[in-house]
Amino acid sequence: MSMNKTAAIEDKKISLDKESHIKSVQERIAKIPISNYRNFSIVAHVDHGKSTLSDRLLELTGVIQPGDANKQVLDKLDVERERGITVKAQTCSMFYVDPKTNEDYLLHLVDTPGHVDFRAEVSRSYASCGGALLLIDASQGVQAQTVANFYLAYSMGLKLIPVINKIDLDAADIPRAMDQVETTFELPREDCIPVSAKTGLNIENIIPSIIQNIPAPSGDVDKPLKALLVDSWHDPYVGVVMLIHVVDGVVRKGMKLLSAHSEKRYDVKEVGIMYPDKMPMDCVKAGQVAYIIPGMRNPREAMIGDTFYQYGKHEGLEPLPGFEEPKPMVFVGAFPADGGEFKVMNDHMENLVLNDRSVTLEKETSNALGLGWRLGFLGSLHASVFKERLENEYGAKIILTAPTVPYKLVYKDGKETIVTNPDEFPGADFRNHNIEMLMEPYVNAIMTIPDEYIGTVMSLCENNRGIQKELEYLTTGQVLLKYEIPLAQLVEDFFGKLKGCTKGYASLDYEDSGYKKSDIVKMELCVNGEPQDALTQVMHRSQVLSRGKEYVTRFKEYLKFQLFEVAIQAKVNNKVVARETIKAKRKDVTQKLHAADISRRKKLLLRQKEGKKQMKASGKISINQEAYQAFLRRAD
Ligand SMILES: Nc1nc2c(ncn2[C@@H]2O[C@H](COP(=O)(O)OP(=O)(O)OP(=O)(O)O)[C@@H](O)[C@H]2O)c(=O)[nH]1
Repeated sequence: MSMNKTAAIEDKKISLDKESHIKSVQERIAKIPISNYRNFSIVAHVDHGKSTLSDRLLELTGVIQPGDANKQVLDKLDVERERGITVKAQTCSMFYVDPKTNEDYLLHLVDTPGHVDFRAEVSRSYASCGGALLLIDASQGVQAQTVANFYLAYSMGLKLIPVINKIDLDAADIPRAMDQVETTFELPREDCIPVSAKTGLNIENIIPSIIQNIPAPSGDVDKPLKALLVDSWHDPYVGVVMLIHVVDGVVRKGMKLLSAHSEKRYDVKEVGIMYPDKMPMDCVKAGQVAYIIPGMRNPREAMIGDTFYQYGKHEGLEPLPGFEEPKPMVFVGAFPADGGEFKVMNDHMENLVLNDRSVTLEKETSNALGLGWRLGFLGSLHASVFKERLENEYGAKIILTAPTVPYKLVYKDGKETIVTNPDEFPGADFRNHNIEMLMEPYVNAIMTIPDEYIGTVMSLCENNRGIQKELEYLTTGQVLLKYEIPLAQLVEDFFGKLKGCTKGYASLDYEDSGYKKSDIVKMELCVNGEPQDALTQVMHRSQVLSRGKEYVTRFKEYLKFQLFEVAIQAKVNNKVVARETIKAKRKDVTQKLHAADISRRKKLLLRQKEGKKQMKASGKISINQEAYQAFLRRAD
């Protein structure tokens, strides 16, 4: 037999094996009643072992084989891997036969993004679950993110099972972690399951506890379809994939769906379970967490929290609760260093954003930097992950402005507007605007720190205009601090400073706490009287003098060589608050050359001319793009 024929027979065998495998999975699911479904997530602080534990559970239930190649199948995105954080939610189905009763169970692990920037997404994942494992690193104990995610899960009525991880470590302190579970979360210490996700120790005790303690979903297969959109992603082969929780009814291949939010219609091109990758099924039904390929062109139409009905059977149905429009809270301006590259970069930028529905993108024009974009992010972590991605991809080719937050202007007639670009904030013309009040967004920052740093952290918070809300001793040595802090302060690397002043021991999480009245002003950086719009910042009045001084001094550093005298001024409402001057200086590139060396002299002069061409005219003087770049890099 020829090699080709053998390969073809082999291929056919594999596809038949695959088909019969799918069929057996389908038959197995059909026999499991909804009362034997369990949907759960894992609530944890970053690095406490969520991905490792997920892998162990998938191994235990035979979804993946033990071995390094399969490690952390749930953390799929590269950036996530690099930064060791989970940004995108992924999920997986598992089967489990209870050894005591021989009953078969269908479990859905719904992975959630760990960070509160994605709170709306996290809350939709929780909404599809009856409970969660509350995972705590035995060597670190309860941390800020454990607390913040616990509150969210608890407020949504999830049944929580405390799991103490990393008990194999010498530094593990199981009794301390149990004390914290009891005092901070008011959960009985007897419920704690001590495990090592790394070695697999005691992992077998987790699923029996899930079955016993987490309630089954309460949907009804016979009711008209209602499905909650939990997550979505773009697959290069099949387009948009939506992860849904079927609350009531059934989803079949070929069905017509209707979005409650947009009223758009879609055809179910494929439906199935994540096991651990997509496995197509004839149908999925109430209680299941499954995927759908809806033939959706624009990934942005998949809005987390949206409800899908069966088209034609949707009359009189109410959408599921909890839908929230994604609300960008941190904005960054991006400009090509070479204006000529805008067109090429624009296509690329639009593609990047298309695949990340939580980023908003608008075109923007700056006097100083030309055509560019204004990007909106859900929070500061989200912004910094994306900024890093852009910097890795474009390097010196892109100039990113300092991150800013949305400010609210309340007018005397009661109208309100949100300003997301500092340059559009009212400045010297403030009085003409009929403004009643200015407001800025605040967050509740939750921090956990060793108690020896209380004083340092409290002064850090106060220097960042924070208002203390709570101070609680978690156990000996660990303190939970809550401060209300302006989001603008948080995006200025507050976390970095917090880590810095606690030798890396602090952890931080935060939640939105709305807009508050604030005495904020716009500060412009002017070069020979010309405002550099891309460097304009909005800030609290108390920061004007120190910031103004710092800005002009730093900008001067980057503008060292100038052919004219240059005045660098920081202005607030047309009043100069700080000033630096650069004396005129001619750089003679030929001075070191011998007079007779004519060709070399010409070459140098030509090079100088080209250098000048690269500079961008701003007012009467030339500012090299690198000056902006260097200034803005350090401003982060
Ligand atoms: N010694 C020990 N190390 C563990 C255990 N579980 C996880 N780790 C290690 O802890 C680190 C973080 O584990 P991950 O599973 O990536 O943590 P995670 O919570 O998923 O992190 P994010 O995805 O960033 O939220 C890794 O280096 C793991 O190998 C454990 O039981 N014992």
